[in-house]
Amino acid sequence: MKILTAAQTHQLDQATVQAQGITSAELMERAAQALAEWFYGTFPNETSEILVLCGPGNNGGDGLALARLLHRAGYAVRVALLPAEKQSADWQHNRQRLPAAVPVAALAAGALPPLGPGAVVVDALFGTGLARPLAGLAAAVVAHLNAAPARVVAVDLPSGLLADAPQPAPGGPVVRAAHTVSFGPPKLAFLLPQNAEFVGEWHVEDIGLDQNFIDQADTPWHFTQLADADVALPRRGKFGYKNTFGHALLLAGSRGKMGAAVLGAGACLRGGVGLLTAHVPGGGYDIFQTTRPEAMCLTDAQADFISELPDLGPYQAVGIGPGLGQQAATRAVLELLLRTATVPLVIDADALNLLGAHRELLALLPENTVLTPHIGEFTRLTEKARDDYHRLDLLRAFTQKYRCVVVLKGAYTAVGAPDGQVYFNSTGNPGMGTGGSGDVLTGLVLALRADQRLGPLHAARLAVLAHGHAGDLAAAETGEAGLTAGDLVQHIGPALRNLTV
Ligand SMILES: NC(=O)C1=CN([C@@H]2O[C@H](COP(=O)(O)OP(=O)(O)OC[C@H]3O[C@@H](n4cnc5c(N)ncnc54)[C@H](OP(=O)(O)O)[C@@H]3O)[C@@H](O)[C@H]2O)[C@@H](O)CC1
Ligand SMILES: Nc1ncnc2c1ncn2[C@@H]1O[C@H](COP(=O)(O)OP(=O)(O)O)[C@@H](O)[C@H]1O
Ligand SMILES: [K+]
Repeated sequence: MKILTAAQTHQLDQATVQAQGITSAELMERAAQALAEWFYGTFPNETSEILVLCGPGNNGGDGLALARLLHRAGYAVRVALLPAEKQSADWQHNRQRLPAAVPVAALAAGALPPLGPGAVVVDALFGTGLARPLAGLAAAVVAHLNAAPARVVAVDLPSGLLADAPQPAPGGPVVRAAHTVSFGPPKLAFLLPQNAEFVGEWHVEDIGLDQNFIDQADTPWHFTQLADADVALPRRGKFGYKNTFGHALLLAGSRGKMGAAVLGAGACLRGGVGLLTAHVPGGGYDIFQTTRPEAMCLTDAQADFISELPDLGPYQAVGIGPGLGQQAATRAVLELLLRTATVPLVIDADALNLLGAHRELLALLPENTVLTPHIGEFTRLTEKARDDYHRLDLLRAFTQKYRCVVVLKGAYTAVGAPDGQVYFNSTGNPGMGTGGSGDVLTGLVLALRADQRLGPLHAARLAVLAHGHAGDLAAAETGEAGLTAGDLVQHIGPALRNLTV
């Protein structure tokens, strides 16, 4: 699914009105209907009065239409209007349609409506039309709302936040919503950690916007979902055998971190690899062979870390990093791998840290290498980002410069492609914030890179989607707090089964 800019969202509005031969007021009515349905489901028995705060544009128009629908459905509703010189045409249309029984007042400085504990407030002040930082009365209303113990539902966007760029004035007033209910594709703002305190839980409602416009829209941002056909795992042919699914080599582990090698190998095996060989420190042999009997094992001359690169001849893909440590000899192994490998590479964890500490190695990265940094590792490879938007710029610049795929891990993991496109992931949960989750992802990416049927971007996006889905399946059994990385490994099979076409 594409993620559109604020400008494209406005064009989408107009394209929908034209293509479907409806009025913009009819489109607003659809939006209000969708909001109302969501509201009925979320607050089914609410008896306290609902306060709807309306700005002067179409976001306020949505609020006025919602107030009418909620009133008709039997809710107690009150409307407060932000004074402005002019209002949009659809705002005026819905102001006229508001039943006289709904109390309406103008917001005024020094006389803002009292908001008691548990009050439900709808924020329909500003949406995608926000043109400048909030000031004056609008800023005072937002501060009043944020200071109250109210449950806030933001319409389309929390007022004060932009859909696709950092706040106009950093630290300026923005509504802190418990829920944000939006229309059409999700907004970029919803996917970034810096906005989480404002957006709360977000929901997108389908209001029948013009799919043709969305298909044509030029945007670098995408949202990957379970049903997306372009990331599915192809079914295995009847005559497929282990070479079809590839032979992978995993270089992982050091003394005290053999678990990373075991977890990565487990994920690679559950990810469907044909054959797996792990190269581990000599002292890790018993641990590895005992826990992963399905894999073959090569041992390093060093007992505690990796100092040798095996012959790469037999392998279709090589992964390096989980639990590796950062010994000088290990850095030399990484350099030799980058210089000699002719098959797909997957680079994670300490192998990324070694790249960050020896930036000259970046020039050796083979095209289509998949790197899987979390934010800290990505910062070591690039620079400290000013904010989450700047980090996305750094991501796109990096993948385009090195022609590689970067899996920037987080709650909405962003997979950056060599052409500058970015695919945010939809699956996963905070239970996955547990040691070893990343090692599992590395093993899964490695399995899918060894699979001769998938390209690098497909493999990376599918691995991230399946990894998060495995996390969701596991958390349904263990709860988020009880989730361990080993549980992720156990659920990769069912996750991939659900993603197979
Ligand atoms: N796209 C869709 O799919 C659909 C979209 N819909 C809805 O339309 C919404 C977008 O509506 P919109 O374009 O009228 O903009 P909106 O957010 O109401 O603000 C504009 C008004 O605010 C004013 N203003 C701006 N900044 C200000 C400031 N800092 N301080 C003070 N004033 C400020 C600005 O005035 P001006 O800048 O001209 O002075 C203007 O009056 C969208 O979010 C969604 O809710 C649905 O109805 C249908 C489906
Ligand atoms: N809140 C969250 N929602 C979804 N996924 C998450 C969340 N927190 C962490 N994850 C996922 O868990 C993994 C953690 O990886 P990483 O930080 O490398 O862990 P480790 O180094 O312990 O293996 C990443 O794939 C990340 O996307
Ligand atoms: K709003």
